[in-house]
Amino acid sequence: MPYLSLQNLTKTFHGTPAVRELWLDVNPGERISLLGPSGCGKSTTLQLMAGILQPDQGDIFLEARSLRRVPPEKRGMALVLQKGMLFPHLSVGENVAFGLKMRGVSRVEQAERAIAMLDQVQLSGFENRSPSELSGGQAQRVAVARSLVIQPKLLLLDEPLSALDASLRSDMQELILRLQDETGVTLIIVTHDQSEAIVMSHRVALMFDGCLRQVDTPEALYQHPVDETVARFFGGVNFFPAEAQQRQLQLSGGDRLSTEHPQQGPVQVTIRPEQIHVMPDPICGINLLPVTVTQNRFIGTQRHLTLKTVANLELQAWVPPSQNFAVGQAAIAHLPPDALWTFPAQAEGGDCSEQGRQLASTRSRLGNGNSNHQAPDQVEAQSLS
Ligand SMILES: Nc1ncnc2c1ncn2[C@@H]1O[C@H](COP(=O)(O)OP(=O)(O)OP(=O)(O)O)[C@@H](O)[C@H]1O
Repeated sequence: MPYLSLQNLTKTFHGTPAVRELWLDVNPGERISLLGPSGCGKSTTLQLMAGILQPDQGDIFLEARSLRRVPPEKRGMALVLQKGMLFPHLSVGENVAFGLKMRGVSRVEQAERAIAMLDQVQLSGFENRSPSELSGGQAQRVAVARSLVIQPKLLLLDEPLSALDASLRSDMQELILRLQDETGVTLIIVTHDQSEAIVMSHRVALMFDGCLRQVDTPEALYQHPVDETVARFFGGVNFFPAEAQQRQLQLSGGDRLSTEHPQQGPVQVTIRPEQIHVMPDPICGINLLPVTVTQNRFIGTQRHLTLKTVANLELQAWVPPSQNFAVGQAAIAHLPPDALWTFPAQAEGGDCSEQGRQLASTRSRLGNGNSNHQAPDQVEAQSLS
């Protein structure tokens, strides 16, 4: 059995399902993001894991043990929210040591471990400060230190960085990754930010309307989305219909393209804008479309070109800034066959239960995860914040 297994979880509020028939297996030491638009059920899923909410249906297993009757403080999990919510009446050091105190750890050991943990989050010397004397980023680092000091079996982060500015956010991402690497803790992070999910995760669990739509590595989600919704959420901008006959794609305007991803029947085709090559002069080869440049936007690291084919198909191509084209200029667009990804036109959506078991078996491509991690057997509890 996997380290953590969510099996057929369903949670309904006032008759409206927030999480529907959700299956997910997680390996020890794995980092998984729950990603999706606002209201899709990410936080509800995390709260079901933490035991703050009870599922209407389904169960959660941690190390093969059902959590159905295990209260939050006995689950061995730590939860960090968007705002760390430190105890205002305790010093920084006392906040970090709080979970240890609850476990009856001696005062000397509490102080030693809290100071060592503060050092790990680069806050040495802050132990006597009050939480009111911390910046937002420092407060989040204390919240992370407070959750890790108890050596949880599972660290649950609910949008922990969304209140921070961009550069602080990136520093905190690096810090969390380093701490996760050092401790081997299994990490579930809720985010609605695609780039954060990519940076932070071994696998991303993408949710829409309470259902898991695709669980995969960031690379696979980026290159091989299961449907148009996933592709669009992952920044896809080029979509067009075609009739597929294995590796041949017949476009509605008459153009034909080759793909390395065979399909049959009506399909949606997508290609990432950075994978389209644009050349000023005609060349010989396959998958070449004559186009006109209708827009050229310089954005510093790239040029965003809008192209129109003879059959009026509009494509976005991101090219190096040195490749300058005049608006109205004729050019050739090359769409490499391996970059043309297709999905059946009718595959959009689908129902949760149909996809659930299939997704649950999409195990991590990491094998058994971080085998160095020894889940601490004394850790009983903590749902902090
Ligand atoms: N305690 C509650 N009572 C009633 N409805 C709730 C409750 N908690 C969540 N919901 C509803 O359940 C759905 C899922 O909410 P949830 O907070 O899990 O979404 P989310 O994906 O985390 O969203 P966000 O990114 O905006 O935080 C939403 O429609 C929300 O309004």
